[in-house]
Amino acid sequence: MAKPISIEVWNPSGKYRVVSTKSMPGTRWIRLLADNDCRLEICTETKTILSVDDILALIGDRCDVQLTEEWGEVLFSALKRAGGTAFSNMAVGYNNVDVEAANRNGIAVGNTPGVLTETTAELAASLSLAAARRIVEADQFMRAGLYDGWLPHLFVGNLLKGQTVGVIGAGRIGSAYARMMFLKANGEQPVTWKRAATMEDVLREADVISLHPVLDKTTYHLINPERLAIMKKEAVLVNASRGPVIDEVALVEHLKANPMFRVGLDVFEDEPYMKPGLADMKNAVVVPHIASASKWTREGMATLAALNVLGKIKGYPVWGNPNLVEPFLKEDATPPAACPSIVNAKQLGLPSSKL
Ligand SMILES: O=C(O)C(=O)CO
Repeated sequence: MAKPISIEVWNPSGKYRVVSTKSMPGTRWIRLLADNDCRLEICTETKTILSVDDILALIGDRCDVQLTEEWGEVLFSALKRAGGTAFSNMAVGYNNVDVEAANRNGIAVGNTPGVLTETTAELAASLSLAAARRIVEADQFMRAGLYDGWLPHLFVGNLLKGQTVGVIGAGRIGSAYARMMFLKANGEQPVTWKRAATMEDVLREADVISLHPVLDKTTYHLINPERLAIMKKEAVLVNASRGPVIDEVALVEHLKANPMFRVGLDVFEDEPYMKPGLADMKNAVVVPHIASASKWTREGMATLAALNVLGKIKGYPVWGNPNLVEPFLKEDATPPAACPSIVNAKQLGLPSSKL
């Protein structure tokens, strides 16, 4: 028997039991659930990652929906036994979810696209600039009291103007990143772009490369020793997608062998850990998976996750275009009567909204 987990309860007499395995930003998502007859239980445990047993304890024996964490057959079948019908990730990526297992158990799986595109692209652009211009190294140098005057060689980095930017995975976020990096001043030559024939062409030609693919079997270790070897020795590689897209052990070796090669990483192969040696590399800028961390985006993600599960409880159809989620995010308006984004809607035969 799993041990009890500490929770905070909103609207205790609500008819539907909704469990959130994390506290999420903002209060609108709480209001929306509480005002719609949901009893909301938010896990208040201080540990960041809950175990399967912790989540089983949270589900209990009667639960209508669930909102976050790593999910497979054990949890989806437990949710089903408790009468649950929906789960929502508070993320656009759902590589942590076994959707086949959800399908087998008839559980709708929500995600939160549309609200984090620009925010994530901005972080990828920030990492590109920070890595190219050695911002973190220079900051550490200042704080260590080592600056004793301007020097011609001090923290010389890469000039990005006029260089080639490569985007691998030009979906929503990759395209937004490209737009940001291609900004140019009035009156300058137009920026040109092309679709490369192969990924190897991008890796060979680009000075800055940003990775934006989804993680699946085909993109696991997409950046491996062979591909690192064909990149320019002074290239900047950025990853704000998923850690296992890069073979991180190989990356550490490559960083050691090529001090002018730089990386900006928001995600790691064994998150929350870094592979041995990475933390010591001065040519790596590392941040803790914060690409979507702007207030507007994180509150919007919480709202979309809550509305995914609320919509399923209410029997609403699934929103027609999960990229156009603004109507759900208007602070003082009633959101549309739809689930913003259910990734397995088709497999479960859920109706689509005509709105
Ligand atoms: O939404 C996602 O997929 C995330 O990684 C959260 O930033």
